[in-house]
Amino acid sequence: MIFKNFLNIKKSKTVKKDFLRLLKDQPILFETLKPTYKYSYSKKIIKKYKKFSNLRIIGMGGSVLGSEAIYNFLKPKIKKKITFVSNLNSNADYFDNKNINLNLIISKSGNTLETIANANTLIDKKEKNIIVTDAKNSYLTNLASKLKAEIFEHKNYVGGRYSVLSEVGMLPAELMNLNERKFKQFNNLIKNKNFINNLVNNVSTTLSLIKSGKQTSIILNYDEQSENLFKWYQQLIAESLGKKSLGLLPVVSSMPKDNHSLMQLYLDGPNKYFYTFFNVLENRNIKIKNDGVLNTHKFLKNLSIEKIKQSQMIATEKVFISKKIPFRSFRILKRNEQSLGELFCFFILETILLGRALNVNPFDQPSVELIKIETKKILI
Ligand SMILES: O=P(O)(O)OC[C@H]1O[C@](O)(CO)[C@@H](O)[C@@H]1O
Repeated sequence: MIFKNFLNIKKSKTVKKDFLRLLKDQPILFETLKPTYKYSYSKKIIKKYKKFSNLRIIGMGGSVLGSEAIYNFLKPKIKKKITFVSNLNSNADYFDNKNINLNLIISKSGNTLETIANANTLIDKKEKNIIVTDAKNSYLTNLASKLKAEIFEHKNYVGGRYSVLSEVGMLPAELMNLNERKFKQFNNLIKNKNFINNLVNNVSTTLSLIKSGKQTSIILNYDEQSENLFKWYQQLIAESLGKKSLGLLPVVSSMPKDNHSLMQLYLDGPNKYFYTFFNVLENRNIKIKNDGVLNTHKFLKNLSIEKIKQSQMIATEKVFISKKIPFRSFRILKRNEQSLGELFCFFILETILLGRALNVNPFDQPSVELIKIETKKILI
C-alpha cells in the first residue's frame, strides 16, 4: 500500500501519546486483529461448510458490511456466488434465487428487526443454516434451535463495526476460501515506523481540519470493487464519532464517474470538505482496440482502461494541489487479503484515535436505539 499523507501535515504529540497508550492498554477487541485470535469455531467444524457453493449472508450494518467489502474487493479470486441481504427491499432479485444451499445469519444482538424479517422471508427448509450471534437469549438463538442451525458465538466484547476480523468477517472469508491469516496485519503494522508516523500524522491533520470547520470527508474512490469497503468505513466513522454534536460525515464518490457530476462542486463549491483519493492498481489489463481509434485521438492507442483512470486520478490530485484543497491518497498495489487487512487496521486505529482526541466514546451508538423503539411502537 502506498499512502500519501495530507500535504500540510499537522504533527501532534498528544495523538502520538494516545497511540502509545492505546498499544499499551489495548481494548480486548484488538485480539481479533491478531493471528492468535481464538474463534468460537474450529477450522474442522467449518470445513464441512466450505463445499457449499451458493451462499446467502443476512445481516445489517457491522454484521455484514465487512464481509460484503471482502467479497467485492477480492471477487476475482472468489469462485462462489454469495448473495448479501443487508437491507429491506421487496423488489430485490434475491427473492427469485432458489439455488441457495447455505445461509449465514449474523447479528450480535440477535434481535435486529431487518435481519429477523429477511431471515423469516427468505430461508427455505431445504437450506442449511449457520447463525453467528451473542450467546444470550434472543430471537435468533431461538430461531437457531427451531432450524437446528449451527450456532457460533459473536463475542460480546466485539462491537459490530469493529468485528470484521472476528467471526463476523472471517467466517464468511473462510467460506469464500480466502486465507484468514493473511488479513491479520496488526502485529506487523505496529512494528512499522512508517505506518505509525503516517497514522499519527493523518489523525493529527484530520483533527485540525475538523477544527477549521471541515466536517465532511469525501472519498474519491477510483476502484469500483472498493465501494463496499467504503460503506463499511462510513459506518465505522459515522457511528463511532457522530455524537455530542461532533463527528465527520463520510461521503463516497464514484470516480471518475463523478467528474461529470460532483467535481465542479468539489473544486469551486464551499470550502468545507477534505478528500481521500483511493485506487487499487492490480486489475485486469483491458486495452483500447487500436484499429478502431480515430486519427484525432491517436494518443489513446495501446492504452488500458486502468492507465486512463490512473491518469485522471493523478491529474485531479494536481488540480487539488493548485487549488490548495486538502487531501490524502491511498494507492493499493495488490488486490489481496493482506492489503485489505492493512486497510481495515488503519481505519480502525484511525477511528479510535479520532474518538479519543474528540473526547467521544468510539464504541457506543446510543441514539440508533431511538429509531428501533419508535418503529416497534408503530408495529406492535
Ligand atoms: O449485529 P446486530 O445486533 O444485528 O446489529 C447490526 C447493526 O445495528 C447497529 O446496532 C445500528 O443499529 C450497528 O451498530 C450494528 O452493526
